[in-house]
Amino acid sequence: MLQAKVHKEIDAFLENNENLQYEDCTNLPYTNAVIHEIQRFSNVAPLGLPKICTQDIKLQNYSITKGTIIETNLASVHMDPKKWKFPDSFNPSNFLNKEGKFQDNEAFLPFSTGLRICIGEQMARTEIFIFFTILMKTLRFHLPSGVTKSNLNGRGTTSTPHPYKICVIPR
Ligand code: HEM
Repeated sequence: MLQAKVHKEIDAFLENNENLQYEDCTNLPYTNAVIHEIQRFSNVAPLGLPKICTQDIKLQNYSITKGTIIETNLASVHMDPKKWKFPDSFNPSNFLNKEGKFQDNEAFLPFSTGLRICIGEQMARTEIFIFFTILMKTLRFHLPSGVTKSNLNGRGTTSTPHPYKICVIPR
């Protein structure tokens, strides 16, 4: 089971390393892959931020006129079957090679790319890694009895989750 694998990896690494740092993500390849897969699959900012074209331009075969509002469909890149082994399902193997080592992917763009890339990327990556790893170290998560799945579709510009209940148990 996915959570058991994360617990095992984190327990083994943190046994002798109490001070977790962002750089430790290289020592926790499975946990790192799960975090990346959460960001790929959940698409927190599916359309990035809108831009306005400041002059008439031709981009590949498209003519874009000044004043056009442009939205970057980041979620479509995250579901591109040409770029991912398992585009439509949650699977950390999207970020693991055959040896189980972490493998990045150029199509992983939750923070967008280019000149207006998210300015908080490094802070967000660090916080997500530290928070997630400590939460998994200390807690176990499961759906309430009788519930087999929850609504994973997000709502709004930042994919806010639908309300759901979850059991959180100290380990
Ligand atoms: C999971 C966390 C986060 C995600 C997925 C995320 C994602 C994004 C995305 C997709 C954009 C649009 C980039 C574009 O227009 O192409 C953006 C912009 C931005 N983000 Fe984030 N972000 C996150 C956390 C943060 C944090 C923690 C901060 C600040 C501490 C931050 C500050 C900003 C700012 C200021 C912009 C506008 C940048 C600009 O227009 O030049 N973000 N973010």
